[in-house]
This record gives sequence, structure tokens and C-alpha cells, in this order.
Amino acid sequence: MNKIEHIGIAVKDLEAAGKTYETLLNTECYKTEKVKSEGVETAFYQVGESKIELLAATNEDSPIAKFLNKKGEGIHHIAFAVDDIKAEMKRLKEEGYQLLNEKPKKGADNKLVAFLHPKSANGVLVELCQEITEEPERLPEGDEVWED
Ligand SMILES: CC[C@@H](C(=O)O)C(=O)SCCNC(=O)CCNC(=O)[C@H](O)C(C)(C)COP(=O)(O)OP(=O)(O)OC[C@H]1O[C@@H](n2cnc3c(N)ncnc32)[C@H](O)[C@@H]1OP(=O)(O)O
Ligand SMILES: [Co+2]
Repeated sequence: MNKIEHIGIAVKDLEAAGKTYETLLNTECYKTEKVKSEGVETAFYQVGESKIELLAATNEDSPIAKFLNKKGEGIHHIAFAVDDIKAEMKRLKEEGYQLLNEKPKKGADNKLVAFLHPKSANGVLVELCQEITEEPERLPEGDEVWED
């Protein structure tokens, strides 16, 4: 793992939370993006070499809606940057960690992502992120998984 890529924070109201974090971090949101497959709308803030990802639910089946209903607003996941997500998923599976997806999928902010169950990491939902570097015409659309 290279660094903490982002910390995901579940929020009820993206606009209101955005104002709070803009003032707190003294920086503007550099990107908002909806990810249909996850049922989320995101807003990103750069903090040094890492980011804060605010996440609001876009439907009731979203993992963020479930989290908000159960626990309320707060830290939802920690995302680590990796160079080779498939190799890292294989390594972690062999070490006994429970992967929540079998193949990398398209996340926000130009990343391939995969999740580990919180029970595998002492109650913390872990996301692995790999920067997508291929040409844009080869990128999968929407909620497609990533295939070679
Ligand atoms: C925008 C795209 C992407 C990016 O590019 O950055 C994202 O960040 S998307 C973020 C949203 N997507 C996800 O979270 C996908 C992965 N999550 C899941 O698959 C599920 O949310 C889950 C983690 C498997 C939980 O789902 P489920 O089992 O249906 O929910 P429960 O409420 O029954 O929870 C079971 C168990 O797990 C605990 N839990 C749930 N969420 C979290 C969490 N975020 N952090 C820590 N613990 C969590 C929950 O409390 C339950 O525990 P027990 O009550 O002790 O059983
Ligand atoms: Co995330």
C-alpha cells in the first residue's frame, strides 16, 4: 500500500457538509461525481497527498443510506492507494481477508476500487484504489466491472 488515498465520510446533506469541510480544510472542493453503481454522490477535497471524500446516498439501497440509518454521519471507510489492485486483492484473499467484490470496479475520481469487509480489518471498511492510466476510450462506463 502506498499511502492513504482518501478517507470516506458519510454525510446526510452533501452541500451543507461541503461548506463545513471547505472552511475546515480551507480548500475548495475539486470535484463532485455521482457513482450510480454505489448509489452515491461524492465531493473531493485535497489534503496534502491524501483526500477527503464526502459521500451522500442517492437511493435507499446505497451502502451510505444503510450506514447513515444505522450509525449516523461519520467516517465510513479508509482507502489505500495501490499500484496493482488485482495483485493486492489476490494477496489479501490468500491471507484470509474477506473481499467484498471479486473483480475491481470503477469508482470515483478515475480509480479502480475494491473493498474489504470491516470484519476483516477490526471494524474498518477498507477500500483499495488504483489510478486508471489507460486511454479514455478503453475505460468502462458506469457500473461495469473492469476487465483486461
Ligand atoms: C464512490 C465510489 C467509491 C470510491 O471511489 O471511493 C466509494 O467510496 S463507494 C462507498 C460506498 N460503497 C461501499 O461501501 C461498498 C462496500 N460496502 C459494502 O459492501 C457494505 O456496505 C458492507 C460493508 C458489506 C455492509 O453491508 P451490509 O452487511 O448490508 O450492512 P450491515 O449494516 O448489515 O452491516 C454488517 C456489519 O458491518 C458493519 N458495517 C457496515 N458498514 C460499515 C462501515 N462502513 N464501517 C464499519 N462497519 C460497518 C455493520 O455495523 C454490521 O456490523 P454488526 O452490527 O457488528 O454485524
Ligand atoms: Co471511497
